Amino acid sequence: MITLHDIAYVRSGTADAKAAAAFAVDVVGMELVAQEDGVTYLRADKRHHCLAFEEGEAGVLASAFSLKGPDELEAAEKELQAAGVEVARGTPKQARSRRVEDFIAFDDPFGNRVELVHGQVQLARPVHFGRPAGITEFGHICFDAPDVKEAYAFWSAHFNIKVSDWIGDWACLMRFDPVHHKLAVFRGSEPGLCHINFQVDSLDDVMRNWRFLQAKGVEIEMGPGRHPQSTAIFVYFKGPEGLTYEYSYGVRNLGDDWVPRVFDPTEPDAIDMWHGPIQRTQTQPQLRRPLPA
Ligand SMILES: CC(C)c1ccc(C(=O)O)c(O)c1O
Ligand SMILES: [Fe+2]
Repeated sequence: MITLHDIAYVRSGTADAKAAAAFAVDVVGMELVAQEDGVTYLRADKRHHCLAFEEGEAGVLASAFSLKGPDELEAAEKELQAAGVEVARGTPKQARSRRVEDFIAFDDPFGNRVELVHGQVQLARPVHFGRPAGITEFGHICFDAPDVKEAYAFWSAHFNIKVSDWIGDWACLMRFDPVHHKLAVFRGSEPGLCHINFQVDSLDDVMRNWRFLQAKGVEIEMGPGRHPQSTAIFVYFKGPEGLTYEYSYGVRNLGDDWVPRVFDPTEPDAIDMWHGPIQRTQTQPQLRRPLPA
C-alpha cells in the first residue's frame, strides 16, 4: 500500500505564461515565486509552489502527491510496477525543476499523469499574496475521468485512499487524511484537470472573492453555493486556457468511523445545497507526453 502524505503541486502547460501568471497573482491571489527555464512557479502556502506553468502547449502536464521519504518512493515504484503500471523515475534536472528531491511518474488508468514526490521544498517566509483573497492552503485536486468507479478502484487498490462520498457515477471524493477530500474525480469524457482548490479563511472571503471575480469579468462556473458532501461553501471560476480554480471554506474533517454516502446526481441539491446552476465548461485536457526517460 502506498501512503500518500499530501498533495504537492499541479504542473500545467501554457501558451501564454504572462497571462497565466498574471491571473494566478492578480486574480487568484497567489505569490509569484520565480520564473526560470520557461517555468513560472506560484505558491499559496508553505510549499515552494503548488502551481507551475511550463511554456508550451496549454493543458495539464501532471498532478503530484508527496510521500514521506526516499524509501517510501522506492516502495511505491516497486508496488506500481508489480501491478503492471509503467513507472518512470524523474531525472535530477526534472526533480530540480519540480523543487523536489526525487519523483516518479505514471499514468492512471485513464491517462491522467500523476507524480509521486518526496522532499518537496518548503519556504519558511510568509506567503506574499498577490491580493487578499484569504487563501489558507492548497486544498485539493480534481481529475476528469470517464469512469469514477474504476478510478476509485485504482486509487483504493494501491494507495491509502478511502472514498468519503459519491455523487452517483458523476464524482468520487477521496481522502487519505482526516480532510474530507484532497483528491476527487469527476466524470468527463477525457482525462484532464477538473479544477484545483484553494481553501480560504472565512465565508466572507468566499463572498468577497465572488464579488471581486464578477467585477473583474471573470467567468464564474458555479457558486456561491454549498457542497453537501464536505459542507464547504464554494465558488468555481475559470482562468486562462481553461484552468478552473475553486475557492472553498469549511471543508469538514472525518473520523475513521465515517460511512461513505451516495448522493443522487439528478437531485437539484446533489452538488449545491443552495440549488445554484451547475455548468460544466471545457476543462484543461491532459497533455499526453512520454513518461520521463
Ligand atoms: C463537483 C465536484 C466534484 C465537487 C463536489 C463536492 C465538493 C466538496 O464537497 O467540497 C467539491 O470540492 C467538488 O469539487
Ligand atoms: Fe472541489
